[in-house]
Amino acid sequence: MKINQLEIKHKGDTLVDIAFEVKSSLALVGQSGSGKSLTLKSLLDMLPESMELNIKVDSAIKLGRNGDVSLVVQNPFTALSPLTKIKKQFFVSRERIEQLFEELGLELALLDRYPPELSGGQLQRVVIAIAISQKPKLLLLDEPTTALDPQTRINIIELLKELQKKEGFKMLFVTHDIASAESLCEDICVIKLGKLVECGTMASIINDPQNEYTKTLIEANFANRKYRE
Ligand SMILES: Nc1ncnc2c1ncn2[C@@H]1O[C@H](COP(=O)(O)OP(=O)(O)OP(=O)(O)O)[C@@H](O)[C@H]1O
Repeated sequence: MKINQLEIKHKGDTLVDIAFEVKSSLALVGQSGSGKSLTLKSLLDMLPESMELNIKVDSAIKLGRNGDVSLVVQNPFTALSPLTKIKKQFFVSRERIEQLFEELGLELALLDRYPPELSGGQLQRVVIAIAISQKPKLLLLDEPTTALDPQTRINIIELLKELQKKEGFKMLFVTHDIASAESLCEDICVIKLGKLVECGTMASIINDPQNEYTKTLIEANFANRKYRE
């Protein structure tokens, strides 16, 4: 899926002006306020009415709310309706739910529970199951592991890679965390203040960043990881 132009304006200011291609999995990495969430919202047709979108897409994937795109949000604790049993939050056949629960390593008994009765890792797997239940061609991931503990974060990333092989969707993963991006995605674009500073394969950018901002992001992320260890 190729986005030849994606420009978001608000009251005369250009908040985002980028172009990118999602071949198999692309990480869009940048600090807070760089335009990652707005980019995802624009692909789902969920921008605030006050914003203007100019988008040129070269793709068979249909974007928008009723398209072939699905979103996994940052916080699984608030993503689901707390007073509705898990099984009632799906809109696909029982057979498809059972297939997904098997693929995601979830026990079927969880279907009869309410969201507050699940752990963070279980909840995020349910949120992913719901997001891919209708077989999207593109899965948008908005920092899906930020609210989770480090081990659960690693498990979810590994699971997403397995699911991509089985279900065949493309992934666009937005994050400020280069380490997570590196584990999940083949390609990366670095975004700063709504503009791309560099794009390439993950290995080429991590091993040989050309831009000073990318170098700072990499150093900050990996120094932070060493510190945590
Ligand atoms: N509803 C809005 N009205 C006006 N400006 C907005 C609105 N939403 C976002 N912005 C601005 O657009 C820019 C990009 O915001 P965005 O939420 O996409 O950043 P982000 O990279 O996702 O940050 P974070 O990692 O903190 O979620 C910021 O300058 C932000 O202040």
